[in-house]
Amino acid sequence: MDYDPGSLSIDFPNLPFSKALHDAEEALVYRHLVPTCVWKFQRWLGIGQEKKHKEAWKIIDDFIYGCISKKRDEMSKNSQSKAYKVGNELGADLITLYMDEVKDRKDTAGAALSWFFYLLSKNPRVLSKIKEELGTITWDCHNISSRNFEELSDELIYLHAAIFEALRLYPPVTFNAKAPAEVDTLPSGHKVDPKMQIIFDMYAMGRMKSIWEEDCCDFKPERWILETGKIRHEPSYKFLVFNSGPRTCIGKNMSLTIMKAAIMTIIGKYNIEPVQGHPIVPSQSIRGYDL
Ligand code: HEM
Repeated sequence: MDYDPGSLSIDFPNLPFSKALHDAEEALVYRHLVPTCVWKFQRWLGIGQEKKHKEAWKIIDDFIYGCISKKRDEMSKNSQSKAYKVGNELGADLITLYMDEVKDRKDTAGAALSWFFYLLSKNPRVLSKIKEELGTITWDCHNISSRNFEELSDELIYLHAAIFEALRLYPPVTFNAKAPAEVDTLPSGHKVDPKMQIIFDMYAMGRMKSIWEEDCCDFKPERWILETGKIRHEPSYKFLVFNSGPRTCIGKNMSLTIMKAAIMTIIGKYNIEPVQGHPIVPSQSIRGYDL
């Protein structure tokens, strides 16, 4: 948003916008859990989760409108509005991209990174293997533009495998729903029709022995590496984290590049430890994390 709310300050300030995002997501998940008439009735009465949703929505709108006005002012002051085009230093923020009508970017890579570092803190063996791999390539963690991260992908097999493994256990999009275009029969024999919503749960699928073998709950990047040392390609309908078919995530490669750049930079400079005693549990949210 080209705006720093200071959420990483040492005293973890209470940010209304951040809380509102969380509340709105919780209310949206709730709509999937109860019959439609229940949440619609709650909305009509202005009670329960729907009340929370309405209040949160207002806070989010006010915040975003503030950011848009600020950005519009900056843009109009800048006589060369072309300077705000995507990729330009001045316009390299999400709000400009949205205002440029490039939509559908999400906070997914951030959620994935949070869980990735959490898993590393619990699995020092994996952390040291990543560090070992990083030691085999030439790059400068104080100057991330020193290497082309896309090119680096072929050299960083273990890091790539560790990211996929974290995404398997903690998918940023935890569940999804689709409706058939017409009456059909699934391979399982279930009859489906366009009025139905078929919900598939990537979080659960990542932890199913029938899909990922007995050790499915272990964080084991090795499962993604073939004996030849290359990455094992799993079918997208098995690893649904980026969806499958024509609506597959178009940001998949970009997000992997972003994550690699962030991980390499952070690991190169810092030791990450979880705060002792801090409860870390997934929450019912669209982003699927609550650290
Ligand atoms: C770890 C990071 C990410 C994950 C797990 C992820 C996951 C997904 C999933 C599951 C969908 C399908 C949604 C649906 O159809 O129901 C999707 C769609 C999409 N993603 Fe991502 N995404 C990630 C990062 C990104 C990034 C960084 C971008 C933008 C640069 C992006 C852009 C999009 C777009 C535009 C679509 C819509 C594609 C379409 O419907 O044709 N994603 N993503």
